[in-house]
Amino acid sequence: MTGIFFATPSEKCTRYWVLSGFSIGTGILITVLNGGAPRPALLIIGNSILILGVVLQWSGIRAFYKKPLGYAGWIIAAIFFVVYCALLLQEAPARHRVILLSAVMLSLLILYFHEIWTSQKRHTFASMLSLGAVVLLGIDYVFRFSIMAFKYAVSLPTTNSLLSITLTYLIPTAGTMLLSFGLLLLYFERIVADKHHLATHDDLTGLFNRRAIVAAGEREVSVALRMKRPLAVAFVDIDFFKQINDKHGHHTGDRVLVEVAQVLTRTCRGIDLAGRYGGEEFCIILPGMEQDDLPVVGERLVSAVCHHNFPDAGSVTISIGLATLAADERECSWAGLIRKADAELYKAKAAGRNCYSMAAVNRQDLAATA
Ligand SMILES: Nc1nc2c(ncn2[C@@H]2O[C@H](COP(=O)(O)OP(=O)(O)OP(=O)(O)O)[C@@H](O)[C@H]2O)c(=O)[nH]1
Repeated sequence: MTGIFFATPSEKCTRYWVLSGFSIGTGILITVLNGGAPRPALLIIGNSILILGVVLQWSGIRAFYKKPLGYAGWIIAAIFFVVYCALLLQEAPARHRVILLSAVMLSLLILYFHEIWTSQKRHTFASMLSLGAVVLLGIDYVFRFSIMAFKYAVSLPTTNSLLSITLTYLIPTAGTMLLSFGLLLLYFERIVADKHHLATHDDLTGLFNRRAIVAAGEREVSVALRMKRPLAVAFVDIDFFKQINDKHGHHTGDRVLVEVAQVLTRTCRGIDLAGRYGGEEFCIILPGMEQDDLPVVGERLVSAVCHHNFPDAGSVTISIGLATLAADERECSWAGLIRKADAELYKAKAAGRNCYSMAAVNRQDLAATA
């Protein structure tokens, strides 16, 4: 897993995971090489590096979900280190050390579980696989903890009983492999989601890009026709945007675009779809919007931008062209609808800007442009 994550080291989580793999491997190596008559110093170092590796993996999971570094894992690791040293200094039996290790691992696995469970908006196969693996490992450590606490030596790593081999080697190996596989799938899921977002969203404003808003518009028109539902579209253009660029520079122009996009999104309803159509043009699809409600929407959008305070550019206004598809329309196309809205936008510009203009959709016009 470490090797694959290392292949894409640009994200913070991959660095944690690489370090985690390295630490867990080193910790296990030191512990194994320390062998039958272990030296306390090497035991402390080996087990502490192992726990450090598990904490780093947890930090990797946090970084994966873009959360700041949490301290819980490091506190658990520090407690482990201190208690483990104390146990060795007291020459406590191996049983106590295994109990401590199991308790610490269980606490860390609970942190893993909490992170994966609360960070996923929607659970996918990958997240369920990771959670399943964490639960499997958790159950294993509960068993080890309980058996060691009540029945001496049954599940020591050195014991050859079937139970010991299962609890100490088989379940942890299977659980770790499943967890690695689950995290890897989660990672790929996110790469695909990021790529999809890049392909469908405008870099600057974060709204849908032209291709995506056209695709969404075509789909919404088909749904509206099939379900006999009304639909409206708002074609928005920032007034005298060239002057804003010329007077304040392109950087300020870009900021104005971002802020206008935010104001439009805030002013629309949750089901409306907003996209950047071109340079300083935006398009908003308004599903279910009746012709009679359009003036309210037009007025609200114009006034929201007009009253917004743009720190660097002063006052900014927009003009809007609105067009509707009535609920009883039979034939219509997105191209026809947007053409109508565009024509209305020119009327709004001609009427002095900072206003909206609207038209009912004429069925013949639309059929002709389909
Ligand atoms: N800063 C910035 N400017 C852009 C971007 N895309 C297009 N523009 C500029 O937007 C300006 C559009 O100007 P015009 O089409 O003349 O329109 P306008 O000045 O808004 O005039 P009206 O639409 O008639 O009110 C041009 O100067 C483009 O260079 C962008 O992504 N960032």
